[in-house]
Amino acid sequence: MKQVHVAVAVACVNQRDILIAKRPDDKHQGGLWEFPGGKVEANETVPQALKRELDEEVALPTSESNMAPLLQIPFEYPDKHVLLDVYWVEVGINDALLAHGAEGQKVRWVAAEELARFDFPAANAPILTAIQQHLAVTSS
Ligand SMILES: Nc1nc2c([nH]c(=O)n2[C@H]2C[C@H](O)[C@@H](COP(=O)(O)OP(=O)(O)OP(=O)(O)O)O2)c(=O)[nH]1
Ligand SMILES: [Mg+2]
Repeated sequence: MKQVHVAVAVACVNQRDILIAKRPDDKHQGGLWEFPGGKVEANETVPQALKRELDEEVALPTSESNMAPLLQIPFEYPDKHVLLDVYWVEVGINDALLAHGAEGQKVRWVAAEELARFDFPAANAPILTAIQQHLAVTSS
């Protein structure tokens, strides 16, 4: 099965709150919460894909200079193989206020330590750990 390259954003404001969105019921892994992002298109870098997806999906303005690679997760769902290319995205408070579900989906800013209360796709487990580690390192 072909592997789909997916750009995923851990968009963080105030060293604390992380943006999550609800996947539409009719999509792959539908009904679960996700970190915003989507497929990397041909001729696109991951930061370029993130900037585009964050604008299209959640109306969040971002700059590539505020993005840094966090981790990569290859994962094989029975029906789809993905490579999640996860980036940390620093967001300013004024930009954060603009975020909303531009495709009609629910979005929420959630304190990092509350993320475990939400249901994410199985591939996402290492992302939650990486977020806690990143915040522990950058706040010390
Ligand atoms: N964006 C995102 N995708 C995730 C996460 N976890 C996870 O397994 N995925 C999977 C689900 C999908 O199979 C794939 C992302 O595809 P997508 O449907 O968001 O792609 P897209 O935004 O380009 O949308 P479309 O072209 O399918 O309409 O990655 C996550 O946290 N965020
Ligand atoms: Mg998407």
